Amino acid sequence: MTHEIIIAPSILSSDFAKLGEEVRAVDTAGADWIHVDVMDGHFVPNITIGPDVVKALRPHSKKPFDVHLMIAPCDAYLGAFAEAGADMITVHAEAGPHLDRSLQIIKGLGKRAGVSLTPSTPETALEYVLDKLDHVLVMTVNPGFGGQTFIPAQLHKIRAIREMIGSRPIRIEVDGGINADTAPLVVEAGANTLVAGSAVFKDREYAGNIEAIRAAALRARAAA
Ligand SMILES: O=C(CO)[C@@H](O)[C@H](O)COP(=O)(O)O
Ligand SMILES: [Fe+2]
Repeated sequence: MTHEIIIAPSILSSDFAKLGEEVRAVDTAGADWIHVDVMDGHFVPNITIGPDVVKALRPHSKKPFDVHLMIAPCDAYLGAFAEAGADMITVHAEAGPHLDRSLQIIKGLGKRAGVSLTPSTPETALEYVLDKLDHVLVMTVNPGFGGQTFIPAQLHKIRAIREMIGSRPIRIEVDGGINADTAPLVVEAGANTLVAGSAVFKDREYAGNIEAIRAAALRARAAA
């Protein structure tokens, strides 16, 4: 179903000293998916977690694990993340060298496949792989860190992607600077899956924070 609004808290903004507890907390607080940011210090200027951590977190929630790979090259690691418990695996169009092959591998592993676009990459990068996509992840900040400011120019790209995918059951996910103020903007543009890190983990009110983003998104969708 592509109609519902999905909220995916990014555990990048959680307390890494108690990751299992944090995953359980956002699960209980109403997260639909758990967004896991994997960074290699090469494709992006930060290093986070690998498949062993995903595997260790897997027993802490039954919610889908949405694994966002900010690594290049990625193909050699797709099997390890699938085995560790990823449900969705997203690779970057810019990570190269063979996006179509990466998507074929993900689908071959029986996982839902997505492509992410950094802010400077046009939507045309998706044109010849649409048939292999379960979701597109539009970065609304430059990848690498949580807590950055939303880039409004990406709204145009979201609209273009909405137009491009037509009736295909491909979700449009947005990631970066999403909160109760920016959620309505991206939903109005056509997004239906919202990643939020700092806006969820900013204080201990995870349920209230998730609900605020969801309510703002649903209001925008109802008004659209
Ligand atoms: O992929 C990334 C960053 O590269 C994201 O998933 C961030 O973790 C989102 O954090 P906020 O911008 O919501 O604080
Ligand atoms: Fe992410």
